Amino acid sequence: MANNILELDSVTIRFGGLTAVDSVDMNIEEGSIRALIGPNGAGKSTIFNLVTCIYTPTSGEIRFMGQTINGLKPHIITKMGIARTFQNIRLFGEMTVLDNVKVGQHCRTRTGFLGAVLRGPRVKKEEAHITEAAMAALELMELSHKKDELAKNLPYGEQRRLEIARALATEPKLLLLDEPAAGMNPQEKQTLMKMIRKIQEMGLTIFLVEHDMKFVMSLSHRITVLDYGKKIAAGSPAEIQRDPAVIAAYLGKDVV
Ligand SMILES: Nc1ncnc2c1ncn2[C@@H]1O[C@H](COP(=O)(O)OP(=O)(O)OP(=O)(O)O)[C@@H](O)[C@H]1O
Repeated sequence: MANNILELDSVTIRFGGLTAVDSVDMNIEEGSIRALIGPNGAGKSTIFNLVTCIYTPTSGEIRFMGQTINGLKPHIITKMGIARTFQNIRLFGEMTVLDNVKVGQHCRTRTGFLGAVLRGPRVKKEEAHITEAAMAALELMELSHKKDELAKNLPYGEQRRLEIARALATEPKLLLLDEPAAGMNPQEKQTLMKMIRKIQEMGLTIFLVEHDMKFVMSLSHRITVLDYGKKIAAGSPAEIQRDPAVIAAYLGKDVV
């Protein structure tokens, strides 16, 4: 039987009177690409915030590699192997591409502040590993030749890839991508799709929220659909495209 890397059991979160996520069950198979789709306000980002422990569920359970993660701190989640990118670009424009990736790796350093000041052999070893992991992540996203450029000088598509590189450098097992293709032109989307496939083939599990249906349908193994916080469908891209509940939720807009 396939291993589930992430399991949501009847997960609910309420904000005052609003149930943003309502009794959602979801199992994500290790090594797969899963998309989460649904109309605006359906609860997609809230699920990402629940999985990365920015929010704690009102009820229900979230398990990562069999371990309950409800209520843990976000930096612990990163250490356990979950990384994410955000809807809007969060780069340090005045820093180099390489440094932008390295700042994401603080969670991995074991020597504390004093260690960093004293710069003992352990710190030097850790620094070498950080640079190595950052360069490997840049390589994967085909940005290593730009490591010394300022992040703000990269074209938009490359800035988005840089954010993925930063997440990858934390050496995750599960990578959450929040609207990775937003604002990209068709060529940039093609390149991104190729890279996401490459990352998945290396063994990572990908969980993505995306509005571009063509992108979702050609990339995902399975798709979960939310509407008003509730899961209304789950299945392969072909199943989702012909699901009446999904078509109704999108009010006749093409789900293709
Ligand atoms: N911290 C919060 N406090 C109050 N309401 C919230 C909070 N976070 C999310 N919500 C509400 O929960 C609902 C789901 O929002 P969410 O951002 O998860 O939707 P989404 O599916 O990601 O939408 P979009 O596609 O527009 O990004 C919305 O009604 C939103 O206003």
